[in-house]
Amino acid sequence: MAPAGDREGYWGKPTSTLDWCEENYVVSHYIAEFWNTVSNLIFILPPIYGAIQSYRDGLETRYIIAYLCVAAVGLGSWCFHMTLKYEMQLLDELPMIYSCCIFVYCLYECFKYKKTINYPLLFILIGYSIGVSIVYLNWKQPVFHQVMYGTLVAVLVLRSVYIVLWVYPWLRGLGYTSLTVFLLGFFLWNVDNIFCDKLRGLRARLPPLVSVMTQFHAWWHILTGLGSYLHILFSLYSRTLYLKYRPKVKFLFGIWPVLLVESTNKQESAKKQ
Ligand SMILES: CCCCCCCC/C=C\CCCCCCCC(=O)N[C@@H](CO)[C@H](O)/C=C/CCCCCCCCCCCCC
Ligand SMILES: [Ca+2]
Ligand SMILES: [Zn+2]
Repeated sequence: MAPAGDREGYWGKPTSTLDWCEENYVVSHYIAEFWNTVSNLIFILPPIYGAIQSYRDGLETRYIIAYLCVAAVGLGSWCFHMTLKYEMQLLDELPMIYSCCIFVYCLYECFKYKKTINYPLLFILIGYSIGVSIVYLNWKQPVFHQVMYGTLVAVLVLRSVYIVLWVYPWLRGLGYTSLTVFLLGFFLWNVDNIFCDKLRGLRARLPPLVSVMTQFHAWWHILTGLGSYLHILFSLYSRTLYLKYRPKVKFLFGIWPVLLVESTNKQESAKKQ
């Protein structure tokens, strides 16, 4: 029987191996976990903007792919939380591994000459992605996926700390903000899982607008979406600084950070003159 608070809806019974704390089909008959679904917009819109901007600035393809992979996680996660179907869960969880591998490649290769490819690292990361996918398709244990994803995040954290301690100390603000926001999201992800019964009880007693604030899986999306975006900015800043593109962080509408670089096209034509 479904836990108290859940309803039945358009997509039928959940087949996913995980069903998060948000009560199913309460806000809409067509969306299983409404807040967990719409909060994915942060994984979709800013990275698409980032990919377009990076393309216009002539930045390296690996960063455009990194942005687009985060957008793919967001789309997969949207489908998963909307339907709670196992196939959609895979569209959410496997791209998390792939995008993190691309982040690792970008951050570990940011002090290399342009147009160089590190084949050994590439093979390790592709092997890791394929290995995790094969094991996870056969062994449907969410903890396995969480550990494999957490390992990649730890590898990123180590490299970020190295960069802000030893290479670009003035990037501390951006590096540590991205890390803190991400870890705060992880903390709330745990709160949502551990105190689910209490949170559900509390939500039943709170006015609707306040109870939405206790959807901590949705907060995890918002904070990891922001943390991942800031992490790409950090990685891109390190890279473009190394390539002497004079990066600058600007705030769109005074709040949303974006990276501006001296266009590579402009640099090419300056060189020719
Ligand atoms: C230095 C800053 C690091 C920032 C790293 C950013 C890496 C971003 C990579 C990919 C973007 C995806 C972001 C997460 C999407 C979440 C979608 C989601 O909610 N998926 C769930 C289903 O809806 C899925 O089942 C959730 C899995 C959660 C796994 C939690 C593991 C967290 C591990 C954190 C470990 C921190 C280690 C710190 C070590 C110092
Ligand atoms: Ca649920
Ligand atoms: Zn989620």
